[in-house]
Amino acid sequence: MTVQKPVPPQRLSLHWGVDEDVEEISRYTYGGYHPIQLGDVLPPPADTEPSNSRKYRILSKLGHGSFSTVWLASAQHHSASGRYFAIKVCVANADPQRELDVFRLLSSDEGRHVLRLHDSFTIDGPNGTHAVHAFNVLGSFHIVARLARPHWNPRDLCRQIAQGLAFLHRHGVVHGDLHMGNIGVSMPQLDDIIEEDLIDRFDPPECTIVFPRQTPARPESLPPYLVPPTHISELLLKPTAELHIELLDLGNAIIVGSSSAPPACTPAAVCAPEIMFEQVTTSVVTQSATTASDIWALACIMYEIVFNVVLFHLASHDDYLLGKMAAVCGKVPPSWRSFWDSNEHLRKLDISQEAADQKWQRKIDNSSARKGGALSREDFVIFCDLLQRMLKIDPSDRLTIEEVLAHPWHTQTADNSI
Ligand SMILES: Nc1ncnc2c1ncn2[C@@H]1O[C@H](COP(=O)(O)OP(=O)(O)OP(=O)(O)O)[C@@H](O)[C@H]1O
Repeated sequence: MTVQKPVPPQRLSLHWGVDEDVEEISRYTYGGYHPIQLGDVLPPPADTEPSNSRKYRILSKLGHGSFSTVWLASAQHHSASGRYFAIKVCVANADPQRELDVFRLLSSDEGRHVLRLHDSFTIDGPNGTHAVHAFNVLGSFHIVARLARPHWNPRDLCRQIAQGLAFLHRHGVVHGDLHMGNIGVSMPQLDDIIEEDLIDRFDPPECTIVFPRQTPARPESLPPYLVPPTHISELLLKPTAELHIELLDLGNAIIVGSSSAPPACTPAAVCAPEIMFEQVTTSVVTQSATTASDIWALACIMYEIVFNVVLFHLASHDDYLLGKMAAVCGKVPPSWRSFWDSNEHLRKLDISQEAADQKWQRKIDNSSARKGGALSREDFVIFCDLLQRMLKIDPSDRLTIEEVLAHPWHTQTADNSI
């Protein structure tokens, strides 16, 4: 989501401390989050047009982002009990149109690996008018990674994520915020559970009571309590089950060629070097994410899935990370040269294709020496060949997503399901 104008933070602190997993209370202000309580029905009856009978009852919290809170809700208007949606309630000063425009471009496709938008409407509240989107509910890939890693097929997971990205790029959409947190796992089994049974499976949430130390200027802006997320994937996904991956959070997605594309905001650990360089050298980012920056992020994610470690550790937007990127790619781009030579840390680094190749070779040797892994030495050789073609410091040299999918890593029959 894009913020149209900054929200002046309402300085508030609460008695009894706040759970780290919940949203910032000061964002419940005019233009910010909409206060929601468990059991609320959206849209509220007063906002519902007579012709429209949709009703989503909020059952638990799924998460929050900078621009929304996301809730598990049951659709009361469906004839069968147990039809669930992830209800994303956007901050009031977000621009909902871009995300909707993106979803409009994505034609339906049964086997697709991208989240689906099922419904969309607006609600009015004390903090303004909020766009509300109803998506299919996804489990967290992070949590599934913890539970299911010993059982999964890394090649298949990489392929599904790449197919999700290919679907977007084919429709002229750049994801723009691809990272592990924006990868979800389908949960078709959810709809087989009736509402009462589902709620019985959750522990009662340990909500933070909203009792401000100061009298708030607009008490009606605040919810009575903050709800921590319920990790439904932990409850419902069987570690041994086959995983169907879907990419989520198209709030930062960009339609290729759009004149109103916002600046890129990818987290440092998966941020492409051209964007990182601008951030480090000017402290701002003006350029937008591109299909090539999505490919860089995809390579970082695939690396983490296959090797079970992140490619760029403790990554933050700094010159140190630029050095690591150049080392992985074996090249300093000419446009970085004057900055590079004037930087004491960077100019001492040994950057060459030979040094980079040696590092990749060591990675292959160490990984294939580990006993009991799912992949053979040959698999690692092929995988690292693919990564090296995706992790090019010059964005125009990176493989396209169709080339990624056509690489032997993806086209070889996966006989390594474990
Ligand atoms: N379809 C879904 N199913 C389950 N949980 C979801 C779903 N969509 C979002 N979530 C949860 O809500 C969180 C916030 O969602 P999302 O990232 O879309 O919000 P955002 O406000 O656009 O955030 P960001 O700050 O990343 O731009 C996610 O990290 C995830 O935990």
